[in-house]
Amino acid sequence: MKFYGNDIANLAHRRLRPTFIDDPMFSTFLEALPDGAALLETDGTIKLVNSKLELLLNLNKGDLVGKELARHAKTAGPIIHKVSTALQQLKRLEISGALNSQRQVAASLSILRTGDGGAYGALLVMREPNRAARTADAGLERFRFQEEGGAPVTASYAQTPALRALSKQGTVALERGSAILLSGESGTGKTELARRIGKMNEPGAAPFVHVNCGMLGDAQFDAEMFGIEPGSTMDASTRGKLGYIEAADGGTLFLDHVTDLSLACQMKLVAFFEAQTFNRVGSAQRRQVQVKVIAAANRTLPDMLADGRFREDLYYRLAVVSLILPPLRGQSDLIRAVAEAQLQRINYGRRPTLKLSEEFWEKLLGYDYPGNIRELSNILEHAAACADDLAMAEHFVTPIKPATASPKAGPAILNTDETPATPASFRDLVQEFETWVLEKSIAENGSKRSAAKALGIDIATLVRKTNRKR
Ligand SMILES: Nc1ncnc2c1ncn2[C@@H]1O[C@H](COP(=O)(O)OP(=O)(O)OP(=O)(O)O)[C@@H](O)[C@H]1O
Repeated sequence: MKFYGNDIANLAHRRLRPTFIDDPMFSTFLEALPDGAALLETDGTIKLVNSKLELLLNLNKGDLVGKELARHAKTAGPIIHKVSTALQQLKRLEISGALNSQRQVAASLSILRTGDGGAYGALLVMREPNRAARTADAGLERFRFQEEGGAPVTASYAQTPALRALSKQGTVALERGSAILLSGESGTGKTELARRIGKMNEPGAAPFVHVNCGMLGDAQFDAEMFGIEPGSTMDASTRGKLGYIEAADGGTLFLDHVTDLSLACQMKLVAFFEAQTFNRVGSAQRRQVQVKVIAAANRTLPDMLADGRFREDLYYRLAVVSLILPPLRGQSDLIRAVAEAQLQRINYGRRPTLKLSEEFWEKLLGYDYPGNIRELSNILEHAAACADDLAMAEHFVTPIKPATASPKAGPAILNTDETPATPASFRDLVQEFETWVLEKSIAENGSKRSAAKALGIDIATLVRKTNRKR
């Protein structure tokens, strides 16, 4: 009887099925949804699918449209099996669980019914409930934005009235949709502040995608930033690739070290900011996203603007609100606050707990911190490793900077790290180079005679040249 009942119901649904479901414009509506979505026939066939669902399932349109949803239960994960069972029974479903790609998703299946209650289809909506919060859970997380999200905001974050004011100004500006440019020396806390302003790790927070622009060469920029269309000729994996911009949709894109981008990449960002639309690599379709932007720049930015290495139009797009993080040197309230916060972190689980002596504090407050907060942290870590329960003056050790000059690999005159005291003549340069080649050859061959032979010169010439005054 059930079989009969369904048949009759299906006939009735076909008659009453609204026409918009077959209108090609309906796919534009699906594409505009903030989540992954698919329109399904009552028999389980996928009629339409949007690109966000393609990415979530790691399947492309060609694999999905016209096929039965149940067919993908094995590749996409058991959650899809549950959705298709509910569809068979024309039941509404709210479910959460993991896809085979390890993404945690929440899905809902709504049965579409006409006025008289007949079902004519179903809408499947799927989303990752809290991408940003998940980045803190290293055990679960294998989504490719784990690294870009980076570490969770530090629990030992020091606040001073000045830092609080910066944080408040940034939060308000971001909520209003203004782009924020954070600038300051390396280690002053730009990344940490961006994470706080972007509310990374707050429950239910929107995505916060951290892009290290220093790692983006011209060759990878498009694929990393805009993503790759699944199944396109540019897609080596056939599963496509989610770009940073799309991953940040509805949340914040943090462009760290933005000054490291080449002029060509800067131009592409300007084009994106103009319309907030982009094309995935291998796709002609323009996609729209809504992202808020925070960028971080180092102190070379003014020089780069002056000599044309940073585009002015990009600067004005990014620096709608400009916040400057101060260097640590000379700021005793900030040094104290950071040291206390870091000490609390160090002492967590440490026995005996570490205290700082008067002399140690004196040294901390008097130092000039070229590496800013990062260096202060390093100094305290060192003290914690060497001292027992009280850090004394001798435990205050600043990090040893690696030597900048490389060991001599060629004649001194060619070693660009060393600037000759007086400019050398061309003759001097040649002589120095000859001497270097001869000495190297003698060392390698064991004797002047063998060296002369190896170099194909007369022994008398070699002796004369090595004996000449330098
Ligand atoms: N207010 C703070 N309190 C405690 N620790 C902080 C604070 N701000 C930053 N830090 C710590 O200092 C270190 C450097 O901070 P951060 O990476 O944010 O600096 P940055 O300015 O982005 O550096 P860079 O320009 O080199 O990328 C990090 O370990 C961070 O956790």
